[in-house]
Amino acid sequence: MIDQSVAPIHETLSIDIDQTASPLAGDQWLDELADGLTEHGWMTLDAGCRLSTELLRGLRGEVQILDRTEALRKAGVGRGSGLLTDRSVRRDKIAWLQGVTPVQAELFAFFESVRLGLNQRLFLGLKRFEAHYATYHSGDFYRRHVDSFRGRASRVVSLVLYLNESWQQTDGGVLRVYNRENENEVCGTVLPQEGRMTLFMSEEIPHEVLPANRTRYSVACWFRCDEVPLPL
Ligand SMILES: O=C(O)CCC(=O)C(=O)O
Ligand SMILES: [Fe+2]
Repeated sequence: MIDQSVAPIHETLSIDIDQTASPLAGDQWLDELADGLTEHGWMTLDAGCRLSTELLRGLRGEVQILDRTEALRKAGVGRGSGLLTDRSVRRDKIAWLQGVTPVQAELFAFFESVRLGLNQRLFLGLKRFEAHYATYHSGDFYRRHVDSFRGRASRVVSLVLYLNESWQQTDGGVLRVYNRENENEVCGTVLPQEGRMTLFMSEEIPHEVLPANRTRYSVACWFRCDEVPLPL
């Protein structure tokens, strides 16, 4: 089933795993996900039956509290001592998840099932994942980038899960995905609607977040090949 919230250019990339609309039994959605990543380098789908509405609302509640209490910090580009906060590149604010609250623990169990599922199907050797909440306030964006430098093989697969109720085109803030063969060709746009997920190969797929017109919440997760966390 084609989801209307995804631009039609690569319609076949969109699968819907909401049981009522298109039942994908058991692990079939992981098969589709692995196929999408192999064929196109990216895939967007609804978390539907995998993540409950209560969980999505619980996660949104957490990031809203973090936002209100100013517990989020400006996101940077790079890591450790190389971390730069450049407001011309990205303007979101983030907080790393530790997986300790009940909703984070449930989400981490889901991420772990994705990690194992992708390893079984694509032999990616994903060893761990890291995840942060992100908030884009009105006017915030993240210019076109890739999530990992080629050859570093640290961040291998990126996953973004959106937490926004009733997001409309006019709310802006769409994720624009570019063709891995031609970084000037847009191959999809994704509305950051509650429960929607986008996964892509971190080194291959250029993408950007267009300016949001209302506050936009998400969790970004990276599946990594290295064992040891670098300093945040
Ligand atoms: O929120 C999104 O849609 C993408 C965010 C992103 O590209 C990133 O955090 O690296
Ligand atoms: Fe990114």
